[in-house]
Amino acid sequence: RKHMIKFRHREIKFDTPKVMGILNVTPDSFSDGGHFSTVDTAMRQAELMVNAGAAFIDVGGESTRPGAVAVALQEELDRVIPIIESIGKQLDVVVSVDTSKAQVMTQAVESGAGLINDVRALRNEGALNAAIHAANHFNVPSCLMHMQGKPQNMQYKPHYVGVVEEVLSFFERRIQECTDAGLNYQHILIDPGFGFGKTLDHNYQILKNLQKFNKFEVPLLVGMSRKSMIGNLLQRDVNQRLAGNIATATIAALAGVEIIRVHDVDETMDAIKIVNKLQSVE
Ligand SMILES: Nc1nc2[nH]c(SCC(=O)O)nc2c(=O)[nH]1
Repeated sequence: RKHMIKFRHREIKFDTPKVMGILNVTPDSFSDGGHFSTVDTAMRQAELMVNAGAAFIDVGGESTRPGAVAVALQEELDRVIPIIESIGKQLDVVVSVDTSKAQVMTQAVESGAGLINDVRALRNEGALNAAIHAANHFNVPSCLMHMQGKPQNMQYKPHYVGVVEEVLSFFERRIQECTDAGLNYQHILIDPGFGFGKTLDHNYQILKNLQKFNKFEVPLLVGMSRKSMIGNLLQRDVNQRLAGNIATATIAALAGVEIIRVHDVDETMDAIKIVNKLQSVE
């Protein structure tokens, strides 16, 4: 397992799971959606998460929730670039850009992003080349996430013969394709993509078998916070899922996951401290 990986000029030691704070910059996440309030509000939220212990801040301008509509390139750039620049200038944290568009990756990295987080595993036109350029020129790694189908249809009828085996073999293939194209192994992270083309049981089968992803010897990133795998099971609204968020984050920490992507940074840090203590005693 990669215990040390460089994100641009920052070296992150994975001696303990790190927290990635989610910064939602889609317009419906702000009151007036105006530019000033967007960047200003986002910066305040980012600062809270960094102060609470987040080692990463994930900035995404395209909602990839089930049924989400596509966002135009310029719109996505307008949403994320000002915030990525602002965080890069003001906060000591690795800024991750959650995008599938090659041009957004390139501009985000030129604006200071230290990680490319692509829910489509660099399969869009030009994305793999953009990631290779970011890695070789700026030492910026990319996270490859598994998704079955597209946000518009992925939850219609997810079907696998064996979900864990199929996701594992997806990574076998995709990592090989990326390294063959020139992306170095030390610039790759992987993520099983909870909720992206999976039923409730598929998600828990993956959660139960997270250790199997260690075979790739690259850092593992997981995102379960506020998702339907928690909400549907507990019958809780999206803002009533804190207990479920913490339970799933704790399970991930116990499984040795390197990066846990969450909304509730402060509470997740407490859970990780408890797991760290547990793993430090005989
Ligand atoms: N790497 C990674 N990136 C993500 N971006 C989203 S957006 C949907 C939501 O947060 O509900 N989920 C994930 C995830 O699970 N992994």
